[in-house]
Parts: sequence; structure tokens; C-alpha cells
Amino acid sequence: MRKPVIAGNWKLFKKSAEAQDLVTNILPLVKETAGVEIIIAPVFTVLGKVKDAIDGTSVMLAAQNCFWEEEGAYTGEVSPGMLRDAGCSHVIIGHSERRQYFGETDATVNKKITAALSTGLTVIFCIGETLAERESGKTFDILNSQIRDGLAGIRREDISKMIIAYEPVWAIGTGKTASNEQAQEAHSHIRAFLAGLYDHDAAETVRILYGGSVKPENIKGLMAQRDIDGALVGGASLNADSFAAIANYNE
Ligand SMILES: O=C(CO)COP(=O)(O)O
Repeated sequence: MRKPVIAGNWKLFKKSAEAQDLVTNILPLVKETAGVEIIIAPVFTVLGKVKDAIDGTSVMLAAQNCFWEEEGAYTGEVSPGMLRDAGCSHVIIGHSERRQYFGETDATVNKKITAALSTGLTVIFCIGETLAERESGKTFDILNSQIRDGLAGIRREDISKMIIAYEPVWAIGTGKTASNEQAQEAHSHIRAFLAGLYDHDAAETVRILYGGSVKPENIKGLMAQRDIDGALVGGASLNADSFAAIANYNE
């Protein structure tokens, strides 16, 4: 049984006072008994504040990115060990916005995943096709190469410590969610591809989240799909009521 995960990616929003407000408003609303893992990914500068607020609850903390070296002369970077030190249990790697605006490639994503896993962080590894790629029939090829190259050298025992987020680029922040069937088709493809790379049991263990315009109105339908194990939520995670409604989808 794969435990569902609802993760909120706050992206470049929420300074300290707003972050504190948001997390303290979320906490009483999410039902800890609902059997769902809740993860919050704020900006680096408020990780400590959010960590203090979630202390003693089952909510977990993620960063939105990390570097692959642990320390050194790398101005502006933050290492996986530093994220652990700041209280993170998870880190998002390979988000399409990082690939699109900050030049991340499958090769740099792979270095980050390798480094993050070695410090014990749980990686939320993002993949997904653009609209042009989908329209030209290349969705599965793109997913295959992102997975194969992103996971190069990653051992089977580490795969179960990872979460995959399928986020079709055309559905992010556009209000255009993939249909339940489109999302399920991609998720089932991803799981089958992982089974080929590793084995059936490993692939069945990995949680695969859907991301892209997830809202309280569409979460139930998505979660009813066999291979959808949760959601990575952007816009709707910036409001306590909508994030909690998504997190409590099975109530
Ligand atoms: O990119 C996303 C989460 O990482 C999805 O963002 P939206 O939910 O705003 O579409």
C-alpha cells in the first residue's frame, strides 16, 4: 500500500510573516488522521520559521532545490547537508521551472539527486513534458529520457526513498489540469518504465505524485486513479483552506 502524499510547493512566495501565518493556519485544518503525508516546501529563507511551526506535528519540510556539492566556494548555493541541518526531510529536484529558467538539465538533476540521497534526504524528482512535446507525440519518450538520465547510477534501494512528481509543463499554473485519464496514462507509463529499469516491486513501491493546477475540485478524481499517489500543489497551496481541502480529500 502506497501512503498518499500531498505536498505544497510555495515557489517564490511568502516572506516570513506570511509564511508563519500560512503554516499556522494550515496546521489545525489538516486532519492528521487522514493517512496522508503532508509536506510543505517554502523558500530557503523561511525554512527555519516553518520548521519551528510544524515541530511536534507530522507535517514534513522540503526545500525547492539544492546543489550537488556539500560545501566549497560556490556562492549562492545551498547543499543537501545544509537542508538537513535546517530541518528538511525532503527536497524537490528538477522542477520544470528550474529546467526552464535556470538551465537545469537531466545531468545536473542527476548530480543533485545523487548528492541529496547520500545525505538521507527524500527526493521529490520532477518530470514532465511541454505542450509542444505532447502535441508531437513525444510525451513518453521525454518521460523515459528524463527518468533514465535523472536516475543514472541511482540504486534500487534508493528508489524506494524517492517520490516522483509528474508535472506536465502545460498544466502548471495554467488552470488546465491533465484529465484523470491523461494523468493516469502517464503515471502508469512511468511506473512501467521504472519496473523495466529496476523491477516490478521497486516500481510498485514508488509514490508518483501529479502536479499541475491541482485544486480542491479535481483532487478526488485524480486520487481515484490507480497510479496516482498524491499531488504536488503550487498555487492552491498558498491558501490554507484550499491546501487543507486538498490534503483532506478523502475525508
Ligand atoms: O508546479 C507545480 C507544483 O510544483 C504546480 O503548480 P500549480 O499547482 O500552480 O499549477
